[in-house]
Amino acid sequence: MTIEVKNIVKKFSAFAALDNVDLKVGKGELLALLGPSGSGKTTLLRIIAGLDWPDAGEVRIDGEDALGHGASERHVGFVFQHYALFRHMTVFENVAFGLRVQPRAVRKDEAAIRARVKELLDLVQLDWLANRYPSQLSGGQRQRIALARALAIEPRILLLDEPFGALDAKVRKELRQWLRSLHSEIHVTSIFVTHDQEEALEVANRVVVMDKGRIEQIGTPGDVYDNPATAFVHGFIGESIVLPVEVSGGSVRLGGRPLNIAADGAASGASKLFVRRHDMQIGPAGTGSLEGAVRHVRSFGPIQRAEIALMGGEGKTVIEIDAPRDRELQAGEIISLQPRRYRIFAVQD
Ligand SMILES: Nc1ncnc2c1ncn2[C@@H]1O[C@H](COP(=O)(O)OP(=O)(O)OP(=O)(O)O)[C@@H](O)[C@H]1O
Repeated sequence: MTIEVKNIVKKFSAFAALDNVDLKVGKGELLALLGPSGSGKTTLLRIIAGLDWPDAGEVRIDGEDALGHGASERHVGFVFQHYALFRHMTVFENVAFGLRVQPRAVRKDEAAIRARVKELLDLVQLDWLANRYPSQLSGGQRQRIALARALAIEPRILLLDEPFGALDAKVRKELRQWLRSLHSEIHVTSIFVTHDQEEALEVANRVVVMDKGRIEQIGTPGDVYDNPATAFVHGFIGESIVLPVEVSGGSVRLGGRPLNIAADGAASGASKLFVRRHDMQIGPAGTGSLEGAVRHVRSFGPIQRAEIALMGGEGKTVIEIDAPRDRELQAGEIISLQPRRYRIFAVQD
């Protein structure tokens, strides 16, 4: 199924939670809605689900108007952050629930329901838990059962709202890989909401970055990481060093001192220079655009993370860089820094 969202506006009193949102989701995609708290992700998901209605705009599922239909008629499966399993039912009965309450005309007979539940429990690899109650499961197992339950009714679309949000970091990581391989098996058009960039980049085939009720960028994980369209996206995805610079006539200055980098078409005026921590090349003092004193170094695995106090005009600026460990940095050492890859964005008023 395809999903098309056109010019959606949703206001709560005067506040626009969604401000003219346009989005197309292709058949079988696994799309992430990524953004900080309050950016409008859940509101957009609820509107697609038919749990809430916009003030203006259209939602089309497979080309057909969806706004005239409620959630049950849209054949959508949901999984939320907080486990919504029925506590008094076994895992088996939880998964069977949606099948048992279907209208008589389409309801399967008992043997077919049992076969379908078994198939779903196999799919989420938890058939051995069929007779347990939700209180006897781990958080990760509950979310997998919640997913099996959502899939029982063969939804046209699967919507997941922070499905792993309440789980610890290790389990989250395992479930990400699990969700990706499950999706490649079932191919249901799916949208999941997350505020965790790593999760979005690792799981989704496309990422929609939202801020303040607007879409800032839509792209593959590679696109949004390597070619962020806005300062917000650069700052939100990956870890960036951000320095206030002045662009004039193609040259870039930091605190009055010229940096040996091209303005790359940036307009003249107050701007911000964004450099990823690992894209700051280090060298001996006097060889790069910037100079700084190493204040603190922590080494882990293949990298060393160093805190550097920049020297010159912006005397008090401290940045953190990630450097390979081919040359160990020492606290107190003066080094030079040169951005290898960078982006310049004008400061918005
Ligand atoms: N029922 C409501 N009444 C008033 N304001 C609301 C309502 N629902 C959401 N909002 C506001 O709309 C904005 C977007 O909320 P939404 O839940 O969509 O954000 P989100 O990106 O999903 O955030 P989070 O990651 O914290 O869940 C927020 O500022 C929120 O306070």
